[in-house]
Amino acid sequence: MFPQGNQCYTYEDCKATADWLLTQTDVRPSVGIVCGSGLGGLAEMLKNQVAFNYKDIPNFPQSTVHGHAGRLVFGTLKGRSCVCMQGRFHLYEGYPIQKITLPMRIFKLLGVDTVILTNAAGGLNQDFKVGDIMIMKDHLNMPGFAGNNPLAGLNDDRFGVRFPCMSDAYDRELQQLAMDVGQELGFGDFLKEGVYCVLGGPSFETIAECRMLHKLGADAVGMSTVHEVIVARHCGMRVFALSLITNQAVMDYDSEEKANHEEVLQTGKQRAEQLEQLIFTMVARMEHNNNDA
Ligand SMILES: O=P(O)(O)O[C@@H]1C[C@H](O)[C@@H](CO)O1
Ligand SMILES: Nc1nc2[nH]cnc2c(=O)[nH]1
Repeated sequence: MFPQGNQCYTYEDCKATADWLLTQTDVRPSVGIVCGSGLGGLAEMLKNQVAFNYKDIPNFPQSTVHGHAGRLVFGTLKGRSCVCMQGRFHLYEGYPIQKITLPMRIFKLLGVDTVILTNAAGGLNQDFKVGDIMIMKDHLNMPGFAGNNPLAGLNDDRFGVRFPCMSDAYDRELQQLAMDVGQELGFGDFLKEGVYCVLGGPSFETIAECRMLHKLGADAVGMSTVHEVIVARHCGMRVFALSLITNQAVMDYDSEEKANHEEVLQTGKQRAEQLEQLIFTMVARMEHNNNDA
């Protein structure tokens, strides 16, 4: 029932995990949250928590990255039932792409209709500063260009259609809500919007790569989120995503800057409170989703 290795998970496998979780908690979440590197504090906002270590959940991969605790936390936020991944999975951890995106299908089967994803990213847009929060309006899927797409393989229509549209991947109403809430909270100076580009990692980019990605239209570069977005949209969940610009991508051969994970985690700590406030307020104001992809 719970296959190992790089086999795809069937609908029944995902259902078995979701059903197992539903027997362990009374929380019936409508919002699913994914915490990026160093942003796990988001999970601490939930009231009446019921938490599971990933190692105790059938089928779940394990977090192997510093800054990703590896806990699935259920609870309520402003009275709304939520489930929060305190730690996500990345291609560079060696997991097959279907495995790192498995939690999205489990979210769907738990009853989640809206997914909020966060990530740490390097800023390519020269107007961005470290500490800016970028609302994702679109993405560039580099692993996808090379054929590594989480939907490759047999399609199960119970999740979604064979060829899902991605031009509407990022919900426009939620982007507007984030802008409005951000302005009200006084975050206007550091709230931006832009295009996120995913690469496989774990090495950070060369100068030539950063220059190329910027020319291609990316405002920020990272190693996650896009695969989750594709699977979440495939199964009809509404998606909102934020990048915290944790470091400036190095674009200049004279620069002494060097990207490093410690700076990523440090910036996460410094901006965590505002990021949490933004999401907290958004969740409180969200309308329920009635949008099936
Ligand atoms: O999970 P996210 O995308 O926030 O993590 C980013 C990408 C790498 O895992 C790590 C690099 O510092 O942060
Ligand atoms: N690929 C990539 N991922 C990141 N995550 C946080 N910062 C960066 C970065 O500069 N590049």
